[in-house]
Amino acid sequence: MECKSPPPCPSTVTIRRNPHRRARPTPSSVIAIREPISAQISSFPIHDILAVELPQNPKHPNIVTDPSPIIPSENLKIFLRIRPPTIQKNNANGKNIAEAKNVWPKNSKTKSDSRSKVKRTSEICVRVNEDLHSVTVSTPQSLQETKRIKSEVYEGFSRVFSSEASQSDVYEELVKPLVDDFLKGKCGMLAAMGPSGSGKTHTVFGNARQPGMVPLALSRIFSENESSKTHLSRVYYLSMLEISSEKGKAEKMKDLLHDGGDLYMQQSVVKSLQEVVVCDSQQAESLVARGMLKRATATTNSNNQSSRSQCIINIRSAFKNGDGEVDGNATSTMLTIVDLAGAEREKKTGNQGARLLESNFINNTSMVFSLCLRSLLEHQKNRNKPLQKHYKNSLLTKYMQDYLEGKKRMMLILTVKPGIEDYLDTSFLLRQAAPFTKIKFKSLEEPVNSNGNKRFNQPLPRAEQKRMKISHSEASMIDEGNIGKGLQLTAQEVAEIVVEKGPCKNIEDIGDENLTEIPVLYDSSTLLEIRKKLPPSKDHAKHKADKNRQYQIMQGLSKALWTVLKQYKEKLEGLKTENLHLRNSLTNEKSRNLDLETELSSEKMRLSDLEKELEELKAQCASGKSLTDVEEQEMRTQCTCIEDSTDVFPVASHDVSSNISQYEKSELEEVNSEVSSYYLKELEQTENEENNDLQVRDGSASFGSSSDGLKEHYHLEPEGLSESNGDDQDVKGLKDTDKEDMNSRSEDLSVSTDDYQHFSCLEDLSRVDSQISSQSTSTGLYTSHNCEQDAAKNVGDEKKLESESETVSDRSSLLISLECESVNDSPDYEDLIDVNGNLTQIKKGATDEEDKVVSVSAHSPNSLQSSKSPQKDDTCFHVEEEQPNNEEDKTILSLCLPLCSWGIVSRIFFCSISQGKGVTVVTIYSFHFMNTLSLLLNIFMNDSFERTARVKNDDTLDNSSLSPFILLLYSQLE
Ligand SMILES: Nc1ncnc2c1ncn2[C@@H]1O[C@H](COP(=O)(O)OP(=O)(O)OP(=O)(O)O)[C@@H](O)[C@H]1O
Repeated sequence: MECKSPPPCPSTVTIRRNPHRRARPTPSSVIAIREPISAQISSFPIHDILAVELPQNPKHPNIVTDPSPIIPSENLKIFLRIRPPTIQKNNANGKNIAEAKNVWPKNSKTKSDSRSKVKRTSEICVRVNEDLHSVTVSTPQSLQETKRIKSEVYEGFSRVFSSEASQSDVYEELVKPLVDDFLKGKCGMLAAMGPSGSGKTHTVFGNARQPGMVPLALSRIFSENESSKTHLSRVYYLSMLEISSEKGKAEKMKDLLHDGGDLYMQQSVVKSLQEVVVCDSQQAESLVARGMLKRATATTNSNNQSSRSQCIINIRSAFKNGDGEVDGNATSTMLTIVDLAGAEREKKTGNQGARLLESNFINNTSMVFSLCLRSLLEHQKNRNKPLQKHYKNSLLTKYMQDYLEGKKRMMLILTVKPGIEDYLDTSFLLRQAAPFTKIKFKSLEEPVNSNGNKRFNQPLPRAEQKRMKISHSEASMIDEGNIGKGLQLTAQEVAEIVVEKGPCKNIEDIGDENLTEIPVLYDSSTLLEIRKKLPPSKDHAKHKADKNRQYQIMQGLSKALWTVLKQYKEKLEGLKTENLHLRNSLTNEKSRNLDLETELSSEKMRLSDLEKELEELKAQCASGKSLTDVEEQEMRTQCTCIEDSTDVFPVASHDVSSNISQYEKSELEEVNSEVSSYYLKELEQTENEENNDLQVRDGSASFGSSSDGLKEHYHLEPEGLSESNGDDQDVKGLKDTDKEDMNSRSEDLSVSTDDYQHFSCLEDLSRVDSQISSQSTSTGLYTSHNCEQDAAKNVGDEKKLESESETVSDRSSLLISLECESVNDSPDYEDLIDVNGNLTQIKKGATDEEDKVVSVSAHSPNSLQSSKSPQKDDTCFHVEEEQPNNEEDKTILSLCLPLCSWGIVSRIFFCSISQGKGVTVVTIYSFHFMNTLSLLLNIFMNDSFERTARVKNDDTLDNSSLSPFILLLYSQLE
């Protein structure tokens, strides 16, 4: 065998991969014996080791049994075969044509150019070292700067076959020992792996001129069988299947020797796979050839007939006698040869569509295969590391579970292409597979009667048919060397990949963000499942604790808010109920207010009527007419009506009216009787005088003048008298005193009547005013000012209205207005306004000393100086006479009159009459009264009014200047 060593290159850096290690001596003597053997396995041809004479099984002479109970361990044998850089093919003329495969893009000139062939030959990157167990891979010039290395040495291989090695060389070195073991009852498997077009299929199957390992093994098996015929001959079964991708989405298993349905696997056992009993090598080879025709192949840029599936060939041997198979599968032995599909680089192959999907599937299977071996290696290096079950990720590895877990012996043959353009594929494969040479199989010697065929003819559960997702991105990642991604890996596998490639040093440190770094073909649900399977990371646990704390806080907050909202809701309901009650009460108050307004309007009408009647009565009093019986009767009727209507003061008004009525009756009867008697007397006297003498005419004339003056002064002329005294001489007999007495009595009667009416009006006003004041806050519609204006409108005199609006302010306004009116209307007085703006009326033509001066002033200047109506109870009115008060007044009468409203004393009138020298002062105080405290407050706040009248004692009271009420008091004084 020709081995070419690489040319010396001083500038290159050579890295030795998998350097030889000396086996460490163990204290155990037993182990010490076996250690050298196992350590030398990789150094010596396997057939040398297996050629050791072993005692035969006495029961089954063809079954080799190990006499020693100690089973020697054995390293995984890995062989390396370098494909020739050029392939000689026969053309149609039978001439050999050198074809440079795996050159992409293909250049037709290079095929025929011998110079380029020489050049290509020199541009190889893999060279076999002299020890035949290692190779040196030279880094292409273009990649040296990137890789920073110029060559790498991969060693530890059982044997490295150069490109000149023939199929027989490989068989003798590799398969023959395996076949011999098979014939001795040992199961074994050979798997060929390598990049596409590297010669796997060529090595396994070969061609007619260069038969591969399968035909050579079959030939060897059947030739041996012929030579060792015994009574218990062997029976060989042949089965052939392929595992391919179904449209790039799932894996499927297909029986290549029978045209049936797809196979399926259950518990790592292929079900429905049919075996063909083969009797000789030709039959077996024919079957294999037919199966190869059914195998999925395609033309790619790397290979004209590239295998697109994993092909598995099983040769099972069983002992039989003349009746049939002995012990069934119990004594069968299995030899398995696997032709793996070659890994492909997408950038190189340029696969698209279905080819790309197939390429992804192939690459995935190769990577799972590598993961299984790597996990086994790490597990054997460190027993603390668990053996990962990567085999579940593909049907091929699942089928090869026992081999990938080190339970059965397995050998690998790696095929590489030596070209410099294949550097990446070659270096990747060697870097990946070279460490596997340290894998040891400690259970190599399985019992011969083990069920080597137990994997066959068993159904495959559909649950096991995991679909392998292959995508374009996955293939890209494979091209970038991202092994393990995009596969249906377990959580632990993913975690290992993350630890290996990511920043996390431990699996416990893996967070969700690390999982998102491997999104290839893993959707969120899958990642979530992986997350659940992974141990909780520190950050994740902290995050979870924070979330739980936030959740508890939010829960407490929501409970508190709920309680507060509940309380507010209850309060709101209570307020709604209260609001409803208030609305109902408001409605009732409105209706009541409406009634009161109606009543107020009626009262105002009545007040207007009363004012008119009062005016009429006043006019009658002023004209001096005596009351006739009819008028008396009308007045009584009115009083009765007023009495009836003034239900506000039922007790007081009734008493007063009854008293006045009785008083009027008695007085009227008395006056009438006196007038009648006096008239009769006078008539008799006059008749007597006329009859006697007419000489006393002068005296009667003076009497007449006196009578005229009386009439002129009092404006009183009883109709009875005037009618009866149609002649002036008839009334001369009346004495002035009698006349005055009569007039005064008549006036008293009229005044009493007026006063009664005033009092009644006062009461009405008080009642109305009190009602208004009590309702003003709720209605605000009526005020005393409105009431006064309405009263003034009814009078119809603007001048009077102004005067009244200025002077009348409260329930006694009517009285005061009468005084002012009488003063204003009197032609004998003229208005004077002093410096303080007080209105003063002075009798015309009178001197200050002689004449009575009646001044009208107010304590509050707003009452009179402004044209506005005075406020209620804001006016302090004085009717006083400008007389020097040199002497102290002497109170001769104090009268307290309570004014009741609704049975409650609301106002107190306090009348004081004091008499000094020459002056009589009548003062009326008015107080609001609710209780003693309010009375004191009224006094303190000056919320009261007083009226004072000062009259000379020697003067006769003027009806037109003083109010009838004062006259009444004055009459009481008299
Ligand atoms: N050692 C060899 N000697 C001569 N020819 C070889 C050798 N190895 C491979 N070939 C040829 O190279 C070509 C590709 O080989 P082969 O098909 O076996 O590759 P492969 O690894 O199986 O590719 P794929 O994985 O795509 O199936 C074939 O024509 C084969 O005859």
